[in-house]
Amino acid sequence: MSRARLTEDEITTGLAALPDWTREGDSITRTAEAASFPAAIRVVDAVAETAEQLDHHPDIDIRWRTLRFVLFTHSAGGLTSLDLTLAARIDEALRAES
Ligand SMILES: C[C@H](O)[C@H](O)[C@H]1CNC2=NC(N)=NC(=O)C2=N1
Repeated sequence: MSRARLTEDEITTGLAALPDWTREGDSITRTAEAASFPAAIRVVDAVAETAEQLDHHPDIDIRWRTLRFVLFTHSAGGLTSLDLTLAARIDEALRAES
């Protein structure tokens, strides 16, 4: 999967398929509430597995059962297709716990 920075058009198209994600400068973010703290940690655990598989890692803020994910490709200095792929996988992990 490419670590080349996406163009503005590619970001707009990619985000159209990820309605729960918000562009924040050179990153995309999603905040979500799990049913409980253990459920939130299970989501984080599933996301950790995915991140290792993809060799692409999110910033994660955990506050009780509220999770905030920030995706960005450090090596590219912006958004790449890996961020969109990881966002879709995080959506799946959240859906599995909802
Ligand atoms: C060596 C390894 O491929 C890199 O350090 C990976 C690991 N995970 C990463 N995650 C993110 N979000 N950005 C990166 O540039 C990145 N680089």
